Amino acid sequence: MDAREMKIKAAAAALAHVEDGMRLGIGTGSTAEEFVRLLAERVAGGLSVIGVPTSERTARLCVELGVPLMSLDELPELDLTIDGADEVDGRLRLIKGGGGALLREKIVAGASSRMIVIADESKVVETLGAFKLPIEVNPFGMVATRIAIERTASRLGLSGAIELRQAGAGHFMTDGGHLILDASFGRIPDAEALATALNAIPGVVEHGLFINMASLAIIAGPAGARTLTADT
Ligand SMILES: O=C[C@H](O)[C@H](O)[C@H](O)COP(=O)(O)O
Repeated sequence: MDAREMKIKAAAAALAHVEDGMRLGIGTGSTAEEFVRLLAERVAGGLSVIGVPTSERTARLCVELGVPLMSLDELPELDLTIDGADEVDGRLRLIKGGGGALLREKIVAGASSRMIVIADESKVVETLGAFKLPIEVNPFGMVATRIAIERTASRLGLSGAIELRQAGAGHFMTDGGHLILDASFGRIPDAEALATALNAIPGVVEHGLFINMASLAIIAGPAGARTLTADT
């Protein structure tokens, strides 16, 4: 089974949690897009749901495939969000933002009663941090914000390169008009402490540590899909 087939398997298993009439947060990335494709087939077959997309990219795909959408302001309370992740640990703490959508993803997940993560086995880690941590920052004073992040991380015993994400010939720009700093801290032993410390830095808009947000992860591997809950 190749990587795409595993993503489809995880997405298909998540679809079983979608019920008629649900208000759905719809994630971003290649795994979430497999979910959108399967969801669109069910919508074409009569399933009634309304989606709130976590990025312009996801919104475009939903429109193209006929999944009905509303904005989060029109539909501020959601039943379920289904989204991918860059890393998942055994306590369902996540690193997200590889595609730059972390801010909207976190807002949408925060507005949802439940969040289900869909991923292939390669995303499961013992300790978060092999994947560079995306940190979304305001363009104003980006260098000062980066220095503050370095100092904060150093107080927590973390160090490593913090690079401004590039796209084509320029800087990557998020849907909200912000920049992304990708931090190579390596193993993050205390994700909660880092999350709290990053949130306190002026200029940091949001970071890719998602803690206490997911209630279930559906992990697909060559042998099929398994589920992880926060206490498994
Ligand atoms: O910003 C992007 C998101 O957090 C994605 O959900 C994450 O990067 C996983 O994407 P993929 O399913 O493509 O690996």
